[in-house]
Amino acid sequence: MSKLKFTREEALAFHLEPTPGKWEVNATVPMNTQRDLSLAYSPGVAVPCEEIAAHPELAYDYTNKGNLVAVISNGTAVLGLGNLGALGSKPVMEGKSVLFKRFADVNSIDIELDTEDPEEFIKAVRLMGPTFGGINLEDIKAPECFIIEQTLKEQMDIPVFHDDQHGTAVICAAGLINALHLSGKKIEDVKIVLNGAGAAGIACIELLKRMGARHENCIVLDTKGVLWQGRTEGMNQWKSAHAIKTGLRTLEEAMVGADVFLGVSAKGAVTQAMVESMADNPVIFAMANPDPEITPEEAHEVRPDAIVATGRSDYPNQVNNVLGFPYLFRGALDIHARAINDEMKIACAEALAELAREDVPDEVALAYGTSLTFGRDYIIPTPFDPRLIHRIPPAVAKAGMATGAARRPIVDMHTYEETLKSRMDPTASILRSINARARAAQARMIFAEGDDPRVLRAAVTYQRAGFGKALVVGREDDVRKKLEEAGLGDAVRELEVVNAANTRHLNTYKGFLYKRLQRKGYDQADVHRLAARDRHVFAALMLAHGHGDGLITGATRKSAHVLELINHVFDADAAHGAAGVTALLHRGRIVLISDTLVQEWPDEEDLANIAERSADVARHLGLEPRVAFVSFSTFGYPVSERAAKMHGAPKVLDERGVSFEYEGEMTVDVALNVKAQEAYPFQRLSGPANILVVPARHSASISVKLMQEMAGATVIGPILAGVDKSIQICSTNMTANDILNMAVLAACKVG
Ligand SMILES: NC(=O)C1=CN([C@@H]2O[C@H](COP(=O)(O)OP(=O)(O)OC[C@H]3O[C@@H](n4cnc5c(N)ncnc54)[C@H](OP(=O)(O)O)[C@@H]3O)[C@@H](O)[C@H]2O)C=CC1
Ligand SMILES: CC(=O)C(=O)O
Ligand SMILES: [Mg+2]
Repeated sequence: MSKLKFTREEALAFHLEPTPGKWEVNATVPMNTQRDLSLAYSPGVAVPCEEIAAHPELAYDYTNKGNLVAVISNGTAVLGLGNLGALGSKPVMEGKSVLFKRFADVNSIDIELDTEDPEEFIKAVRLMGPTFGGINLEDIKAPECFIIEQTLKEQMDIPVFHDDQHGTAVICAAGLINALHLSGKKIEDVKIVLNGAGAAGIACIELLKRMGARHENCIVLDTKGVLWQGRTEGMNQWKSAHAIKTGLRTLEEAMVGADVFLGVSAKGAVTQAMVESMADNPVIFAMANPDPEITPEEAHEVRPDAIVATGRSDYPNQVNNVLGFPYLFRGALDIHARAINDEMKIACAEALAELAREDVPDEVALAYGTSLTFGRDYIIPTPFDPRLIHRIPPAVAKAGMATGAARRPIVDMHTYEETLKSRMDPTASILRSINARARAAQARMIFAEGDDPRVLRAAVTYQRAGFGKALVVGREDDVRKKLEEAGLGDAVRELEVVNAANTRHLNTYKGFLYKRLQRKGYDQADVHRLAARDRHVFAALMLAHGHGDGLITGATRKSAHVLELINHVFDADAAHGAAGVTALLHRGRIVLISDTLVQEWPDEEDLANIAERSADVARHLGLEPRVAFVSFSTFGYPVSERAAKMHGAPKVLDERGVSFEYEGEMTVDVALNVKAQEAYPFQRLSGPANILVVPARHSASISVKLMQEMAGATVIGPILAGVDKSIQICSTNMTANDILNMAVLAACKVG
């Protein structure tokens, strides 16, 4: 797996833009009218206040408590960076909040408490209990974290969970179950070396011992070396519990013959010589963040038989608590749990281990750009695995219900699992999968408009992000000047600049073009002008001759005009079944609208073609197509001449016998809203439509732009579909990032 590289500047820019930090608050109720105001606030708000005061459990119904978790830290052990203080820990805590939301739809806010005094900390957290459904303690150093967590658990009636202890222990256990499975060893027999006797370390070793690891087989170390019985320096009661009778004193000595190394200490704590001295098929979990105790490359260099995991996302086997805390809390919140107990943690570990041993869905493999099958490089599910959300929380919830932690048990587990699936935003996985496929394709992308700075920036990013080679059509001196102006002077050497003057193929291109145009009123001189002077035509000729794998153009001229030029070389027109499809992404929903590019006023046959092309695009995006032919009438009413073709188009598809769902004509609300569909029990869509075929290009343009401007929808496209080469036509208002997205679509041949 390739290492994802970024600069310090990029990391800072990510946190600065579009607004400082990583999350914001959105209202879930309308707040527009006087009535809204009087319900949400005084006097209406008094009613739920009184109800809750009388029956506290109603807070789960009338407030956001039941889906709200606080991520609380004092910044005393920020990742492996040490004590950065409360404020210095805020980016990590904001990050954890975002992970809660992204992976398990748990609302979460970060709270940084400016104290290192456990008593003060405990008091502050206890007092804020009513607000939250759970407390996730984070990056608090040992041994204070043990006292803090234990006391809060005793004092609070909601789950209190120190992520660095138990989140880490759960994932480490899940990974170890599978790693030992692969190395053919039993937990009862293995010799384990644990480096780091802090929050994460003590919790990991306790959980492993509960799972069968033998006390005398576990050697625990801290900055002073081995915890041996009789040692006094730097000890505390939690460390003492794991001290053993041994003559070993250093990590170097402890590692000789060890089967398992677990690192929750600090960067670079392990040397290659130590790894070399381990037993056969050693398991090495170097979990320190952001930099591991030893890198997988270093470990594998001396021990190719090692199974290596780190806490990072840019290596295989990410043993990181991000796989645990979102799902543990999701399951706990959904049963209104009083606590997250050991049984719930073990259920989580076992469910994770089991998931990794199962067949991996293609979409997960695609998103990672590598095939994933249970083995040395895949012992634990990847964080973006969409199965986690509906597999792990039910396991946690069941364990909670079985052990009396649930205030409100789940009655129908099957329905619960289905609700969990619908919680997640499908658009994120679609975008990820497109990116991964583009990376795997390594397409040589022709950027026709090398005189436009946005196009140049997109081309540079395309290449630097590892999607493939960028070929830029333009004049070399002009490209250099514009790149320098954009602060990308060093990219001049990276891009390949192509033009009519520096290509060997101009005569071939002209011959090809003359053949296509000679009977359409073009003479040799016209053809020369087009091939040598028009960058859209030149770029299209490159593509037609296989001198590139995809083409991006249209950022500088109106798309209809660009399409006309490209059609000198290709047959991207209605007669040949081409269509433009635009994807709208909004609030977790994705809807395709077509035709947004090619045909002005399609007839019934054209509309059927457009539906077929759109269904192809939908499948490429990983969607099961459901087409609605939309109009201002629904199934014949009101009667209108203009709606007749929308009424007729489904019949054309009936005759063609296509293999996707379609229906029409209907208004957009019937198409998109299952409740509205109930008024038409005969209609054949099995759910809301995800493709809207509209009557004409103007209605397409109006719908897309309205969604973009009013609702802030993300727009991808128009994607040119139905042409045998990969061409994408941008619009003139696109940003460099939009253009890059189009190139990525072209690279994975979505059209
Ligand atoms: N992958 C994951 O999911 C997670 C990884 N971690 C990582 O684990 C590490 C520890 O975190 P946490 O337990 O919260 O921190 P703590 O501060 O609670 O504990 C750190 C422990 O590591 C020991 N230690 C530090 N440096 C060394 C070293 N060079 N050699 C041996 N022992 C060392 C400390 O020793 P002493 O007691 O002598 O000071 C202490 O026992 C961090 O790097 C963190 O990023 C943590 C949680 C989750
Ligand atoms: C992952 C995590 O929580 C840590 O490194 O602290
Ligand atoms: Mg942490």
